[in-house]
Amino acid sequence: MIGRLNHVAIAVKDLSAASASYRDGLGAKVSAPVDLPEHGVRIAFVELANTKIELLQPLGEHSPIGRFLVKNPDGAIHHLCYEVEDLLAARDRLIHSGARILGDGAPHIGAHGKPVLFLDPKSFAGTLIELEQA
Ligand SMILES: CC[C@H](C(=O)O)C(=O)SCCNC(=O)CCNC(=O)[C@H](O)C(C)(C)COP(=O)(O)OP(=O)(O)OC[C@H]1O[C@@H](n2cnc3c(N)ncnc32)[C@H](O)[C@@H]1OP(=O)(O)O
Ligand SMILES: [Co+2]
Repeated sequence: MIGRLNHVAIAVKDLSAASASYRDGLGAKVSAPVDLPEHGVRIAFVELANTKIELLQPLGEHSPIGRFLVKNPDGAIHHLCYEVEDLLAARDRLIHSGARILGDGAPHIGAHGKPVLFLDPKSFAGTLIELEQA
């Protein structure tokens, strides 16, 4: 069911500093920051040959990244995003197999303008998974 690894997300306190360390330290191409207030994040993408790194800084008081950084103050890997050909079919199959979909279970538009869903880390070895419509 799952296809390409779309991105690995890293929660950071300071997006400018994290972007600079990838750009200047590792010589990577890093996109300009974008605010996604509906998701409580400010993001930038590091472009790699085979996938992307999504740098996530909290935006707003109720950001899920803010809560995560309280427990991981130096920053940490936050989630993996896999592409699926049919997001609704994937969701229904996961529910049937006993996995829990986070939130209201309905897809929301993510950073690439495509529908996404998040899966409960407790269903997948303690790893938060984002599924994105390919
Ligand atoms: C969509 C736009 C963009 C894109 O790529 O397109 C993004 O990726 S935005 C990313 C930000 N959005 C989200 O993360 C949405 C999904 N996340 C959530 O709904 C919450 O963060 C949730 C439910 C995973 C955690 O809820 P909460 O913040 O209330 O966490 P708690 O501190 O109460 O923790 C509960 C429990 O979950 C464990 N936890 C929390 N975050 C993670 C994580 N990233 N990976 C693995 N486990 C996580 C936490 O340790 C607690 O465990 P427990 O054993 O109960 O103590
Ligand atoms: Co993501």
